[in-house]
Amino acid sequence: MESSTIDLIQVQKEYRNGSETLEVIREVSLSISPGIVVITGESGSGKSTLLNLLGGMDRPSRGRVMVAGVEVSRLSETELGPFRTSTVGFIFQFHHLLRDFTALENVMLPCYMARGDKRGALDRARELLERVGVAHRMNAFPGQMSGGERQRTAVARALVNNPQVVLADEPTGNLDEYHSREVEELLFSLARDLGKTLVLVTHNPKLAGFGDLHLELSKGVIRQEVP
Ligand SMILES: Nc1ncnc2c1ncn2[C@@H]1O[C@H](COP(=O)(O)OP(=O)(O)OP(=O)(O)O)[C@@H](O)[C@H]1O
Repeated sequence: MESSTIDLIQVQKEYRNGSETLEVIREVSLSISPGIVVITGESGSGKSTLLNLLGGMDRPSRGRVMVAGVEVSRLSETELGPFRTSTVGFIFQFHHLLRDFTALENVMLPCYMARGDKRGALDRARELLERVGVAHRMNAFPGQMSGGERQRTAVARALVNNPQVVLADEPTGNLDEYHSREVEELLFSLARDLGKTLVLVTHNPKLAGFGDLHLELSKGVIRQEVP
């Protein structure tokens, strides 16, 4: 059996607001094998919270979060930097591209910052922009690109440091249906071809059937299903 890439061990997450406590994730333990994981659940069910725990953007109230052999929940702020740059890649609903940099610069920068090799970073960025179908727009600034092109560029940026795990939080939430399908297909095929573990949060219930594992969040509980 393949070993897991993600392990949650008795993870709980609660938010305190004055005297009130909101329990977003109740004690959860699960092991996720390499592959595609689709997370669904109603608004406010904790999907982003779960993704933030995996990406080290938030810490559990209790329990341990392991991603690609790293205990994320124990990393110091200094250790979290390299983890977020190299072990995981992020794609958000809004592209978060730097508006004063071209598509090529946006994709090459995280690689250049991690490795210091400008030529290598440019080559890698060009190759990925080609792969996501935006090579013809590589010298455009985000403001000059369509929503779909910007999200494709964000996909290339998430992959530039060759992370083992890609975390995508409603990456098509800002696109029309046609471009949503295009970006979803791209993400799924890239994850499969490059052997990445993709954790995708979506409001599109149809996607649940296309992954290797479906996690449905409801009232702090995570239901697992193999499609
Ligand atoms: N920093 C915070 N402080 C207090 N409560 C928070 C915080 N972050 C999230 N919450 C609450 O935790 C719950 C889960 O939020 P989360 O964003 O994870 O849900 P979601 O399933 O991603 O929702 P959506 O689909 O609307 O994006 C919500 O009730 C939210 O208001």
